[in-house]
Amino acid sequence: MIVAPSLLASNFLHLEAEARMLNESEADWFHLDVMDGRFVNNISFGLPIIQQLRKTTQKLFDVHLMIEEPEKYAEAFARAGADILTVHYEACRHLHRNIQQIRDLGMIPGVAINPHTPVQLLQDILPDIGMVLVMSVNPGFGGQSFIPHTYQKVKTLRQRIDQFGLDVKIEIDGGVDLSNARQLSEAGAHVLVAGSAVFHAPDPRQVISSLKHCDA
Ligand SMILES: O=C(CO)[C@@H](O)[C@H](O)COP(=O)(O)O
Repeated sequence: MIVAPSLLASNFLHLEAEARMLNESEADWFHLDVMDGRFVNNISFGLPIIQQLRKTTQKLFDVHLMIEEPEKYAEAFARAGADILTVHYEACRHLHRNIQQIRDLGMIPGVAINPHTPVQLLQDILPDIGMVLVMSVNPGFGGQSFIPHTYQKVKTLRQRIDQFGLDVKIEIDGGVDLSNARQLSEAGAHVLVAGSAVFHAPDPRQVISSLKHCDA
C-alpha cells in the first residue's frame, strides 16, 4: 500500500518539522491539497508553500487541485515540483486536453471524482491517466467521516482497470484511518491519503506504518 499523508492536517507553524517527520517515516508520498475557495468552500495553500516544501524532501509530490480552471496553473505546479497533478472531473470542461497538458509538462496526470460522480464516467479517460483519486468525503475539509459507498466504487474501478490491463492507481482520500484501511486494500485501492488520522495522532509515524501494512 502506498501511503500519502495529507499536509492539510499538519501544523503549518511547524511545517519543516512535519516534513522531517514524514521523511523519517514510511510515508511514500506527500499529498498536497490546493483549494481555491471556488471549486470548494475553503482556501488552503498554494505554490509558494509547495516550492518551499520541495526543498525538504525527495519523496513524490502528489498534488490534488481542488480548483476551477486548473489548466491555468498546471505549468506553475510543474515548476514548483509536483510529480502527480490531479484535477477534478467536475472542474474540467475539456478533461482530455487538460490531461495531455499535464503529461506534456512531465507530470503524471490524475483525475479526482467527488462522491456523487460515478466511476463509469471515467471509462474513456482511463487509458490516458496514471491515477484516479476517489473522494471518500465531499472535498474541501479534513476531518470528515468516510462515506462507505466508496468501497463499491473502488471495486468497480479496480475491475475495469484490471480487465483492460491498465497502469492506473486508485487513491482514496477523505476519512481514511486504521478502521477502513484494510477494507480499502481488499477492495483494490493502491494509495491511501490520510490527514487527521496521521497528523492528529500521538505517534504519526506509527499510524503511517500501520496504514502501509494495513495491520490495524
Ligand atoms: O482533499 C481532502 C479534503 O478535501 C483530503 O486530502 C483531506 O485533507 C483528508 O483529510 P482527512 O479526511 O484524512 O482528515
